[in-house]
Amino acid sequence: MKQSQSVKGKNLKSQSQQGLAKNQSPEKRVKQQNSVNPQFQQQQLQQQQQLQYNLQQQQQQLQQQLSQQQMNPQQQIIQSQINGQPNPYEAPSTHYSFKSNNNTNTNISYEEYTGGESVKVALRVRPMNNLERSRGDEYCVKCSGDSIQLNLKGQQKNYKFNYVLDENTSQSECFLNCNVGELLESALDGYSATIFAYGQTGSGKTYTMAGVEEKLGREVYISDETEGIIPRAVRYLWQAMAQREEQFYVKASFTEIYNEQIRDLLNPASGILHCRWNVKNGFFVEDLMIVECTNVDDMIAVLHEGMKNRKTGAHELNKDSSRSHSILTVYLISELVSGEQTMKRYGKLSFVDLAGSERLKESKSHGDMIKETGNINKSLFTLGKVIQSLSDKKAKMPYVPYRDSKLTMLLMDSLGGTAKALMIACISPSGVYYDETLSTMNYAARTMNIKNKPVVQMDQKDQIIYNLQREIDLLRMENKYLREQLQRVSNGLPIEVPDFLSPSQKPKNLPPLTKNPKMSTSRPISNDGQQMEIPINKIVQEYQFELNRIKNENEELRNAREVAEKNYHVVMNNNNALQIKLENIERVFIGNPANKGDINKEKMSEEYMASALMLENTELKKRITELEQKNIELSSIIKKNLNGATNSSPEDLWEMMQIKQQNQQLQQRVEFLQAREKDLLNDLMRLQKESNRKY
Ligand SMILES: Nc1ncnc2c1ncn2[C@@H]1O[C@H](COP(=O)(O)OP(=O)(O)OP(=O)(O)O)[C@@H](O)[C@H]1O
Repeated sequence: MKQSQSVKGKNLKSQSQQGLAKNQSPEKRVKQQNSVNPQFQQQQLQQQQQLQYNLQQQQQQLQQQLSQQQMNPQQQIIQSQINGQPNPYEAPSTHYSFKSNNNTNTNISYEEYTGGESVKVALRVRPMNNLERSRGDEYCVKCSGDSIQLNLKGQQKNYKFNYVLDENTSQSECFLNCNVGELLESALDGYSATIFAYGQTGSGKTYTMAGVEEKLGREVYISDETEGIIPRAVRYLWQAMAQREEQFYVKASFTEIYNEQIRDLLNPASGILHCRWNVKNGFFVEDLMIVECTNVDDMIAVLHEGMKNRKTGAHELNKDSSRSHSILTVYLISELVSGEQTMKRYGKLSFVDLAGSERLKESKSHGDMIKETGNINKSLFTLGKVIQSLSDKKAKMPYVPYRDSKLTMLLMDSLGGTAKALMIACISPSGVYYDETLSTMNYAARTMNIKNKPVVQMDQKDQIIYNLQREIDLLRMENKYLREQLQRVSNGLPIEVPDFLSPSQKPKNLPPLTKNPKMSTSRPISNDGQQMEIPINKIVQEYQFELNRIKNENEELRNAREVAEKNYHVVMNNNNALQIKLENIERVFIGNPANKGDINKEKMSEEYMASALMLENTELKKRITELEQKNIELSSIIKKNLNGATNSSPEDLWEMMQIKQQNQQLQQRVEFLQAREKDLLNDLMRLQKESNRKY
């Protein structure tokens, strides 16, 4: 791979400059006209002055626009707050109402309050494959414009997406129809943009993102119509960079998440890498190889290398690539020199090929496989939870569990962050996969509700503050959630919920680098009553301080939750043991455990049991009377026999002995039955007492 060299763009004039040139031409024309008539000259002069005035006005407007464009978004937001103007990054609104700082009610919509741009979603149907055709699978989808109908056995479901691509859509049409070019232009303008493919195994994610996997992994890569979004994007980027004035530096990295472990696909020898957080980058992969690319071939080489290593790694780990998530990141750093000033922008493009979204129950679920599918699903499951929380329009400050998986930590900026995002949901048209397709469509439909707030990444200081602010917000939400969880778990359990909100530790109002109007009150007021600017270093310090405080709180809460969970398990185990004991007792004394919990049935069961016992009692009494009767008879026979014993034959004696033995046994039996009768009577009395107490 070649070493870094910048890619220089052609010196084309920007549109605004071209516009100015056009505006100047009439002025020049007027100057050049030199009439002899003084009246005409006077008219000309007036016209010229008017034109000059108009031009000055236009220039002023343009300069204002230009300086506004040069202000970074955070500064624009602050400026608009100072000027009492609407936030330039918020959408127009109609229906949400909240109290602003100056205590006046402002009617704005929730959309406006949260602002942002929806994540775009494309749904792509791949053609049926040979197996599906040979089985004669039924088609379960019908595309029409931006709508798609899912049909099976009379059931119908209709969906609308930003883009719907049927099975006849070629790779180039996919690139064009999903407006990938627009996203790439945004990345060149300094935005972060993410394209991610979602869907069950074999639904066409890799084909859509990269192309035919086998071709990309070959030693010699030959470009053809089957190539996917990434190689097309690479070519597009270099063409677009050549058209721009700025100087671009392009870098790339390629990572894989498998089993919740991150690997570097450009440097597999580095082993398992860690996901870290810092103020400069937010979440990032530590020690990741980032390669500088100077031309299309370098970039294609990165793609090829990554795909090859993904395959080799898969072989060594006894898996296939469909069980891992891969992220190719392209960093686009641009520099525009204007006079003495250099404007830097940090655009970023992420191409994400997710693991197959099939559910755990369909995976082989034993041994390591459970851990693996669990972890793959942990990332996808967490992604689902993140999408669910972010798309919940009712929740104003939802807890978004980004930190629960590596994938969501690394995609944090693309979902609900400052990036622009496109999701391509891939499906098979076969009715055999109806359930998976339905699940993918629901997932995709939910994703369309997510709003991002794209921001141009210009000044690294702003990025630092943004990262700090986002981390603080996330941790605050997480802490609130943890505290609620703890409170719930601790109900009835001896768990101490840490008291973080003692007066000295109340969350601080941070300086206003956010659209959140609640925060702008913390700006200091100068003697003349104006709100003062706070030095950036001081702001960073305050944010860092608050972040550390919340992090400590988070750690303590997590520890407390761990203790609570352990206690909870102990209590649950005890509960289970007690439950089993109770069921056994009930089985003996109350009857059928199925009646448990139903008061009527329990009462009936007890009454039934009592009458059954009484019946048994009567039976026993009858039996005892019979036995006693028999006993008396036997005793008289014995007596009679004993009286005439002198004449008795040996047989008579033998019979007599036998009868005596029987008599003894009967006496024992009577004693036993009498004892049993006593027990039963006791039971009966206890039951009756219990029954009286209960009802
Ligand atoms: N739109 C399409 N047109 C033609 N062939 C396609 C299309 N989509 C997918 N295929 C083919 O279907 C097969 C499976 O596609 P692919 O490997 O992209 O699926 P996947 O979703 O990435 O699966 P996995 O999750 O296992 O990685 C491949 O042979 C691919 O070439």
